Amino acid sequence: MMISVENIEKKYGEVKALRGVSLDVKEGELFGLIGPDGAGKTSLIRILVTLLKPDAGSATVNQLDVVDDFRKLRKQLGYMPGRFSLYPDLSVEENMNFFATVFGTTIEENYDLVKDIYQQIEPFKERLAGRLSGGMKQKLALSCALIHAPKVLILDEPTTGVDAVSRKEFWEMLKRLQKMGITIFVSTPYMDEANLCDRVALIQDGNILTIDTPEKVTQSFAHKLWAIRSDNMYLCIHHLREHPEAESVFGFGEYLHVTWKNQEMQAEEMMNYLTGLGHTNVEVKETEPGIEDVFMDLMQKHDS
Ligand SMILES: Nc1ncnc2c1ncn2[C@@H]1O[C@H](COP(=O)(O)OP(=O)(O)OP(=O)(O)O)[C@@H](O)[C@H]1O
Repeated sequence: MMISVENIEKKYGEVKALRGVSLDVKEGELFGLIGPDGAGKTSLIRILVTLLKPDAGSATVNQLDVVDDFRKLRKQLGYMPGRFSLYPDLSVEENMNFFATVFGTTIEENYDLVKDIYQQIEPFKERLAGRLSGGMKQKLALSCALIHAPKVLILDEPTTGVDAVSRKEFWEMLKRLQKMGITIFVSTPYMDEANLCDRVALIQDGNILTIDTPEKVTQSFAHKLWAIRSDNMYLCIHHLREHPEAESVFGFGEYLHVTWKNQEMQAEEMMNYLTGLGHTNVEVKETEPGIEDVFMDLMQKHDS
C-alpha cells in the first residue's frame, strides 16, 4: 500500500473532525476523498502530509509513519494545500526555484515531470504569482508540488473555486501524472469528479461512508430512482415530501430526485398525485443514480 490509514481520530476541542477513519491507497492509484465542507478532508490530509498529529490511530505513506518518520516522509511527498502556498510577491520562476531549493533540487533536474504543466505557464515566468489567474496559479502550485519528483502527490481541494474548463484540464494533468507512476490522493467537494478517480472514499462528519470504485458506489444504490419536475418546484418538493409513500425527495439541478417506500409505485400515480394538487407541466421519469444520490442515501442511513 502506498497510503495506509488506520482508525485515525482528530478532535479540535469538542469538535470531532475525524471519528476513526481507515483507508488504503494502492501504489499508482488515483484516489478521491469526496465530501462536503467540514467533512474532515483537510484534517485527514494535513495528518497525511505530517502537518497535524492525530489524537489516535496511525497512518503510513510509502511505509513511513506520518508521526515518527515525518522528516523522511516530507521529502517523498508532494502536497498542494487548498489555499495555494505560493509566494505572491515572487515571480513564477522564483516560486519554482524556491520550492526546488527547499528540497535540494533544481528545476532542470526534474524538468521532465513538470514540463507538461510548467510549459503552459512558462511564457509568464516573469510575472508575480499574485497576479496570475486562478487557473495559472493552480498550475504553478502543482508544478511547485512536483518539483522534487515525489512518489505520492496529495492535493487538498485543488479545483475548488476554479472554472469548469480549468477543472477539466487539471484532471487531465492528474491523469498524465498518474501514468508517469505517481500515486495521487485528492480531496474534492465536487461529486462529478468522483468518476475521474480509480476509487473514492465518501466522507461525512468525520466518518467514511463507503470506499469503492465510482461504478460500484453508484451500483450500490438499491432503490428505483425517479426524476420529477413541475412548474412550481418549491411546492413540488413540499407536496412530494407530504406523500405517505415518499422516502426521499431532493433537488438535483432542474429535477427532483425521488425514491418511494413502495418500489412498485408507477409514474402515472405520481403524475396524478401532482396534477391533482394543481401542478402544471408535470414530468416524471425513471433515472440512473449518481454519486450524489448514493451520498444522500448513505448520509440518511448514518444519521438515523
Ligand atoms: N483548527 C481548528 N479548530 C477548530 N475546529 C476546526 C479546526 N480545523 C477544522 N475544524 C473543524 O473540524 C471539522 C472538519 O474540518 P476540515 O477542515 O477537516 O473539513 P473539510 O472537509 O476539509 O472542510 P473544508 O472544505 O471546509 O476545509 C469542521 O467542523 C471544522 O470546522
